[in-house]
Amino acid sequence: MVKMIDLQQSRNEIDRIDKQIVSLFEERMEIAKDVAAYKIKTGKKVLDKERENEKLRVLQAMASNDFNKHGITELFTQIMSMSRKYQYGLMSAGEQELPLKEIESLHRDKKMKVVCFGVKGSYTEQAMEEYFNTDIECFYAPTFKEIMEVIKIGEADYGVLPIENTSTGGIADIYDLLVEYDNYIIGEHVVKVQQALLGLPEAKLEDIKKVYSHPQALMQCSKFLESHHHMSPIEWLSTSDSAKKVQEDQDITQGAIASVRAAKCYKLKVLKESINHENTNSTRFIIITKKKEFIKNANKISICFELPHESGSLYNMLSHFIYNNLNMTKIESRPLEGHAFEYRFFVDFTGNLKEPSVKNALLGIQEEAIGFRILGNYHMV
Ligand SMILES: C=C(O[C@@H]1C=C(C(=O)O)C=C[C@H]1O)C(=O)O
Repeated sequence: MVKMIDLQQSRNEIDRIDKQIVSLFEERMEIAKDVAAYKIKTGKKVLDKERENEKLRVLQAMASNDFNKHGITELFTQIMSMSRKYQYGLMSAGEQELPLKEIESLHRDKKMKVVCFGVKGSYTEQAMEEYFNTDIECFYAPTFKEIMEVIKIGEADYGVLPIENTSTGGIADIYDLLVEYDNYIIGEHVVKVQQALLGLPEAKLEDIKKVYSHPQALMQCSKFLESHHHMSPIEWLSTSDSAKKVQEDQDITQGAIASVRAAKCYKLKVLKESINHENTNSTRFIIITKKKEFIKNANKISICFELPHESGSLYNMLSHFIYNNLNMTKIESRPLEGHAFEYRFFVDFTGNLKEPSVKNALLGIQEEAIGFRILGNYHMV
């Protein structure tokens, strides 16, 4: 018969062992402090992957069975990760220069020059007007890349671009351009997208045979179009450009799906308002600048990084947010050029570059990821 061991007795034993583990953990961390001091002095990196791999190999070999070998690997991976985080904490505690400069507010000393994506009457134009809400000098550029270029060469102080839609998700090209150009996000703004059917002033709903719009807008209004059989949808460059086309062609059978703002801009009649079936449809826009700056009290940070193609690397990177109690609000990935099935990650999280927890997390990610970049620190909408 198996001898029954008293539960309390086993728990007492576990308590005794755990006490030793805690004491050994603390002793180990004290030594990590010395290691950090050495690294600060010599400029050596915190992460030493070779040393960690060697340690895992040796420790694993000490364990007597497969279950324990696996457990020891997991346990020491975590212990060494803690030891690194402790070292980052010690390193970031000192006074060091912030990656972006803090400013009180947007530079309003002179008339701001702003470049806006698309043509007049667009949702981007609406985002620009609502965000700046002041006297600005603006002009338009037809592609995302041109906006980036204009900012890069300093022809405008700020640029406005769409980055994400609630129905269709992130705009991939923008993420790639944020990496290609050394521009920074200084603000964001959300516009509720309400589509309307527009026609020439003398047109009636029954006259419309062809409906021009951006493919996304046609999709957002597909139920309306399905219930109006006499209308054929035709894909066009953008919603505002469709309105422009209807105005230019002067053909009573042509309609455009665009905003009421575009109707005013191109002197068209609103034949029907709110024809998109998803009522919460909104687009998020970013305001970019060449200056490495962030506005005081900014509370959202965007970063990007690449990861080594190995098990647990994303988990390891995200552990810096968890450890520092930072709230991650978004993650996107984009394929890495020339590296099949490897990715660059874009992460948004709440925080300000001056906060110790943010400094700590960013130091860790910067050291442990490849191609780390801060894309901006700005006010969350
Ligand atoms: C403590 C060190 O820093 C890091 C943490 C390690 C650990 O806790 O054992 C090992 C290597 C480094 O990635 C060190 O370099 O020895």
